Amino acid sequence: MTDYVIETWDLTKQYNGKAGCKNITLQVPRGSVFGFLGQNGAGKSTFVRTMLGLLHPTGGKAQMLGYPIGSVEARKKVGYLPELFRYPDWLTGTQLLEHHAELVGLPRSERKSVISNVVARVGMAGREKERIRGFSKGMQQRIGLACALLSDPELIFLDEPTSALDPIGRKEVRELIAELRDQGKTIFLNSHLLSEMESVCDYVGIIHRSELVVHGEWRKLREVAEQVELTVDAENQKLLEQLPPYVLGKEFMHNDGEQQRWLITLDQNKRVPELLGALITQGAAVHEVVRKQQSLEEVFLYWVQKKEGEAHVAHHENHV
Ligand SMILES: Nc1ncnc2c1ncn2[C@@H]1O[C@H](COP(=O)(O)OP(=O)(O)OP(=O)(O)O)[C@@H](O)[C@H]1O
Repeated sequence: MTDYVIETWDLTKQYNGKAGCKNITLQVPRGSVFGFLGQNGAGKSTFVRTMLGLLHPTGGKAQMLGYPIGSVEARKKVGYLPELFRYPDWLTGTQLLEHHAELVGLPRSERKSVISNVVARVGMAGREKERIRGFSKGMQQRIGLACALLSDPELIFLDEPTSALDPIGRKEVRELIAELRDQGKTIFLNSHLLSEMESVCDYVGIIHRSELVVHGEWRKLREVAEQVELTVDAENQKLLEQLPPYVLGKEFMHNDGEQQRWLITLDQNKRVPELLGALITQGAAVHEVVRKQQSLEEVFLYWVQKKEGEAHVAHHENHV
């Protein structure tokens, strides 16, 4: 049986009956990185804040680490990096971490070593004694991440953890996330930076206009379209005009005079040998076939557009 660290059933938090997040039912397995993706205002932060007990749900229920949300037990082993954080800027990094260490009840005798450990992990060693006032946004994000890790949490919510970081900082945070996962921690990651998340997520949930559109294993979700890039002799173009019915689409990509590259969409992956057989039998010279991997952005757009299409149909049906 899968051990779920987060389980929600129709979890809803709306503001005066509007926006927020609505009927979210999902599961997050232990030891995974779950990417919660959605456009600005889709409802990601509302969901996380509701899970953490900072907002009271208006419907449904949920549990974290086996405890109902809102309970002290549920929050004890959870770390959180909020999206819009503002720390008292007259404090130094170390002083901020000491305050947080006190809040999470870290024994005094352990504080020094735990603080220097988290400071090193977020790449702030040597800068922690400076005042937050002088920190760049990226440094503030790093010190926030250090605060979230202080209690050695089992589950860590990161709300847009890389939004203020430069490309190197982003890579470091991705590596830190992977390292935490390898230690058995579960990471729930809110983001709209899709290309960022692609390499680090095991599971993905897509939220659009407050509702969960799809969620599941990223590896499986990316199989939304079976596409191959096919390179043939330019003089074979005629053969591509009449393709078998399992070819759902073809899109011209490139022509170098002698060869042409096409993007072919199939109804299923197993069709590739069949298609090649058919083309070669007709005398086509096939130079290259490359299976196309869908990017997270493509998968995201696919599901969001599908949802928009359904909403449009539902809206239309309501008006006829
Ligand atoms: N306190 C509030 N009162 C009223 N509406 C709110 C409140 N907080 C959020 N909303 C609305 O709920 C919706 C979801 O907001 P939320 O901040 O959860 O989205 P998000 O996906 O985290 O967005 P972003 O990526 O921009 O942070 C938005 O339409 C927002 O305007």
